[in-house]
Amino acid sequence: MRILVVGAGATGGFFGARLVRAGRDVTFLVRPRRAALLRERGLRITGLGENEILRPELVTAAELAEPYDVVLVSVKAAALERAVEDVAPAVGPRTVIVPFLNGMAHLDTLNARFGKESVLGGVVKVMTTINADGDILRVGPLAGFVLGEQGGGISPRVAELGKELDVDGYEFTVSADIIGEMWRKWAFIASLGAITCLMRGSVGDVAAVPGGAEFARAVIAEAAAVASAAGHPVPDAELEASTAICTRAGSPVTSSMYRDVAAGNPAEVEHVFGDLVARARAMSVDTPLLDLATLHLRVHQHRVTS
Ligand SMILES: NC(=O)C1=CN([C@@H]2O[C@H](COP(=O)(O)OP(=O)(O)OC[C@H]3O[C@@H](n4cnc5c(N)ncnc54)[C@H](OP(=O)(O)O)[C@@H]3O)[C@@H](O)[C@H]2O)C=CC1
Ligand SMILES: CC(C)(CO)C(=O)C(=O)O
Repeated sequence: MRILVVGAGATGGFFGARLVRAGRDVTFLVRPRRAALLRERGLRITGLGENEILRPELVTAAELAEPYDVVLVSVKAAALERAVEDVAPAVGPRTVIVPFLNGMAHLDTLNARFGKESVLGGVVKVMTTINADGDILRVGPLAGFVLGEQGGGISPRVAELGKELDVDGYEFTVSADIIGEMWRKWAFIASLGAITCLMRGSVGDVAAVPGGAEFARAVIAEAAAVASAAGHPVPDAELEASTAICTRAGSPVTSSMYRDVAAGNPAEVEHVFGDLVARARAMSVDTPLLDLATLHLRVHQHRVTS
C-alpha cells in the first residue's frame, strides 16, 4: 500500500516514522521549508531514550501527481482547508483518508471535499512536540493509533488497512465505534487542555495546590456531560482512568495545546473548545469551566495572531 502522510510534525512525523521503520511504503507531503530541513537533518525522533534518524520520501504539493492508497492527515485544524486542497491530487476513488486531528469538525471538512465513503475516523494518542531543531521530541510514553469506519463496524477495508498500519512502536486498534472513540478523546483532551492551559501548569502542578484536583474533576465532569448528551457517554472505567491521569500528584503530563500556548504559538481553540462549548449550548449542557477555558484561550489566540 502506498501511504501518504500529510505533514511531518509532532504526530505525522512520529507515526509516519514508525511506518517507515517497519518498511512500509511511506511518503510525507511537506511544505518547502519543512522539506529543506528534513533533507538536511533527516526526520529525527528523540526523547525517552530514542535517537532515530530516517531519510523518508518527501513530496511537496506541486509534485503530487497520482493517487495513494492511504492518506494520513496530521495537520493542525487551522491548516486543514489548505492541506485538503494540496492533497487532492493524491486522492483517487479508492483512496482511504485517516485524520489524526483532535476534535470532530474536521470530519465535516474532509467528508465535504472527498465524500464520506473515502474518510475514516481516527484517533492518535501520543505526547510529542517539534523541538527547536525541528526534530520530533517524545515527552511522554503514550503511543496509540485507533481508526475505524465512520458508520461503525469492522469493514473488510479497515481490517486490511489494520494489517498495514499495525507496526512496532505504537499500539494499534481498529474500532467498531470510532465516532465514540473520537468523542471520548475529545472530552479527554478538552479536559486536559482546560486544566493545563487555564492553570498554566502540568497535571502535577495543578494537583499540588489545594482545590487543584477538585477543579480538574469538575472540568472532566463538564466535558463528559457534553459527550454523553451527544450520545457518546464515557464509560465509568474510562472516566476513572482519565481522572487519575488528570489529578496525579507529581505528574509532568501536559496537553499539546498547553505546549503550544506555553511556546506562544497559536492553539486549536475553536476546533477543540469553541466547537465543544457551542455543541454544549445547543444541547443545553452547562459548561462554565470549559467556557472560561475557551475565553482564556481566545484571548491567547488574539494576542498571538493579531
Ligand atoms: N502533538 C501531540 O502530542 C498530539 C497532537 N494531536 C493532534 O494532532 C493534530 C496535529 O497536531 P501536531 O502533529 O501536534 O501538529 P504539528 O504542528 O506538530 O504538525 C503539523 C504539521 O503539518 C504541517 N502542515 C501544515 N499544513 C500543511 C500542508 N498544507 N502540507 C503539508 N504539511 C502541512 C506543518 O508543517 P510546516 O512545518 O510546514 O508548518 C506541521 O509540520 C492536531 O489536531 C493535534 O491536536 C493529537 C494527539 C497528540
Ligand atoms: C491525549 C493527548 C495528551 C495525547 O494523545 C493529546 O491528544 C494531546 O496532547 O493533544
